[in-house]
Amino acid sequence: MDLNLRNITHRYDEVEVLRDINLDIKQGQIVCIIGPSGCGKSTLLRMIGGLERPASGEVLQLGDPPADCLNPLTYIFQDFALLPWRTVEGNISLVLENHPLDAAAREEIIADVLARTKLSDFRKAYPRQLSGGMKQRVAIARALSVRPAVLLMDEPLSALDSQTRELLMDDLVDLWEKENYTAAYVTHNLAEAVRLGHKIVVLSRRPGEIRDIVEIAMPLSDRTSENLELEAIQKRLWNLMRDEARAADMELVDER
Ligand SMILES: Nc1ncnc2c1ncn2[C@@H]1O[C@H](COP(=O)(O)OP(=O)(O)OP(=O)(O)O)[C@@H](O)[C@H]1O
Repeated sequence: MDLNLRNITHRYDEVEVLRDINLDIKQGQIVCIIGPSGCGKSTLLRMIGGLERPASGEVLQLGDPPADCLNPLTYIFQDFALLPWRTVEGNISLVLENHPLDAAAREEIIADVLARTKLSDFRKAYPRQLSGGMKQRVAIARALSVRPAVLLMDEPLSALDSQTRELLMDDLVDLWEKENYTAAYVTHNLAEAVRLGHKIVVLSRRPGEIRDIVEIAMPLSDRTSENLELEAIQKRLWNLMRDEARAADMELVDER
């Protein structure tokens, strides 16, 4: 299933947040959305996920989600959003409870996503027993369990230290190599964007408008650290963003 965003514009009262966003998210692509603080990245993701309706414009779903899909548009949050009193498998089974699945089907899905995220040995663990990186892997497993058409990821690695972030990026690349999942991925981190994005959407400061869309043809598995081509793209992205990021930063200071 592809997504097609057409002329998305949004405001909260007097504040215009997004202006005339046109964007395709093609099946099998990771589309990263970057831009200065407060430019409307998370708002755009909420529009894509149908959690909020834009003041004008629309998000079209083109084609069908996977046949066995339980939730076409599925979120992964920065703070993992795990229930502390439930085990790893309990957190995953939670999102399956409202679907007409018998116990065997549920067990099959849980075992499958645990294996795909290398968590099979941790199914009885509680969140408090897990590192930040492992918690986010549980959140990824939970998202995969509903067989989404598109994963909506809002700064999924930003609560993690830099080493864990590297490991999780490797995991996301491995998973993409195996499954070609589709994702809209909001991040502040340009290194993450060039590592994971097939397409990088650069928003201006608020109201967020598309300043540029950078496509990277290099296969994800070739995107090793210290890659000169990626460093050049990262520099180009920063040059596009630098002045706006500074202006947005000053704006936040003014508002205090
Ligand atoms: N529900 C809301 N009601 C009113 N204003 C809102 C609401 N949600 C977001 N905003 C405002 O809309 C603007 C865009 O917010 P949003 O969180 O989408 O930006 P962002 O680019 O994701 O920010 P950051 O990079 O800091 O996470 C901000 O000025 C924010 O204060």
